[in-house]
Amino acid sequence: MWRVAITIAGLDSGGGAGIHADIKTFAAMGVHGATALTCVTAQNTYEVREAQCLSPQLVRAQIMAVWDDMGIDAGKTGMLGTREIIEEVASVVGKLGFPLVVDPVMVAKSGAPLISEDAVDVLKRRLLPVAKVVTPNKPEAEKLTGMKIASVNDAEKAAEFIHKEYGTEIVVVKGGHLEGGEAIDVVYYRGSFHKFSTPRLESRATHGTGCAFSAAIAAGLAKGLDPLEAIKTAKQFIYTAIKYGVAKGKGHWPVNPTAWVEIPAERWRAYEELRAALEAIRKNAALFAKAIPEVQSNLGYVIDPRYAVDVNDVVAVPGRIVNYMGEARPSGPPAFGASSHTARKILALVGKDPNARSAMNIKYSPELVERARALGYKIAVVDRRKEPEEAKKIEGGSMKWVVGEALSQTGGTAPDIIVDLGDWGKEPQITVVGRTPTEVVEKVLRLLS
Ligand SMILES: Nc1ncnc2c1ncn2[C@@H]1O[C@H](COP(=O)(O)OP(=O)(O)O)[C@@H](O)[C@H]1O
Ligand SMILES: Cc1ncc(COP(=O)(O)OP(=O)(O)O)c(N)n1
Repeated sequence: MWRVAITIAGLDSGGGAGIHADIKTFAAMGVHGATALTCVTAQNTYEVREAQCLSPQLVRAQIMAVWDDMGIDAGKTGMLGTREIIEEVASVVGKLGFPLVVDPVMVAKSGAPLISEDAVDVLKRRLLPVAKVVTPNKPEAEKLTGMKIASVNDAEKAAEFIHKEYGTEIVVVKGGHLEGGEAIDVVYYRGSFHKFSTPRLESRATHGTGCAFSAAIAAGLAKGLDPLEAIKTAKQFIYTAIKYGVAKGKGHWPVNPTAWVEIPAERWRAYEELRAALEAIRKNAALFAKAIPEVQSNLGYVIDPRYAVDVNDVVAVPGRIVNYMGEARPSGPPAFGASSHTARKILALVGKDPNARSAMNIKYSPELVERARALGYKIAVVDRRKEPEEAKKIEGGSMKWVVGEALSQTGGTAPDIIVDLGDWGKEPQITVVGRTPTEVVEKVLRLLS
């Protein structure tokens, strides 16, 4: 069943925070996202240049238009701008009664105020009593309580105070602005404290964290999750959104809420593409068998380089592709992290050329190199005997050296084949490179035909 979540928040023209972050989060969490826009900001990752708020009546009209048509399963507030808008939102939510998550946005990461001074009191006295959850960060919790927060213990005291003073059922004091190796969020719920923690990421992508986090909780509530379950999932969600943030802008980069669904989708796509390419090898098994070297072949494919971190993000064939009685055969179905050698080669390639996402090693022969030349393939030839000792000593260093050498011959973009002439105890080989495994297999087929 489709659930509807509404964000009552401001617009960040840079798309990092506000309603953009919220709607991306709702979509990634599988709920239908509706919007009641409060204010428009001319904003980027390092400053807010201008801001103008809509009339409270127009904010109410947006909420009512959604309510009268689809209903609202849960909502969240972000930038509310003025005391009049806060009063209107408190009044309408109080009447409709859907569960509301209040992110008490006061100041943007870039330092600009997002709420007028006189509005904070209205937020405390009018909005917090009708909210189910409130998610202050450290400075916001300090402003709401008048306490100084420097530890998890202080955060617990602040959370309990906010519940008792303003009546919000669940208080989440976020730990993004606290110190320590873990980002710990403290929750006060039904007289008990709960802690939700992830490793603290050294990341520039923290613009929109509060928005996406509160939207993720609202999405969970809209789906009918228990509140603690919704907060737990939101915590994992925001960790992924920060880890795979949008590397854009001169200031605090935007978080990436769609990483939550894009990464699993990317992995599935890569798996399916490799499976299809292995099918093409099976169909031409006798031909491919001629190209299997002593060390056997592997064919790998890395997920979208924006999301690739290590060999576990490269799908390949466990046990490699072998020559079994004159037929090329994958030893098993594709798996992530199944190859070390091929995966490291692909990671080195994609680090230099984002299009070079797939590679397969085949047997070296001067005839195959000649054939590649005749086909007009871009060729790089690497003499492993020239590899410096330092490169050999570093983990993954050899592969980076080979790829660096190869791409220096082809103007920085990947060649179609890298001819590795081998070294003492190292079999010479050809690596066929392409954008996809299907393209690599087609290139190998042309070479062998
Ligand atoms: N560097 C980080 N690493 C991991 N989690 C973080 C980091 N920064 C913030 N978080 C998490 O992101 C969420 C938003 O927190 P916070 O940044 O404090 O809010 P705000 O954006 O309102 O300032 C919280 O769950 C917090 O623990
Ligand atoms: C329009 C708008 N709304 C909210 C914010 C604050 O977003 P937040 O998630 O707290 O992230 P930072 O901006 O603090 O990094 C905003 N900047 N703009």
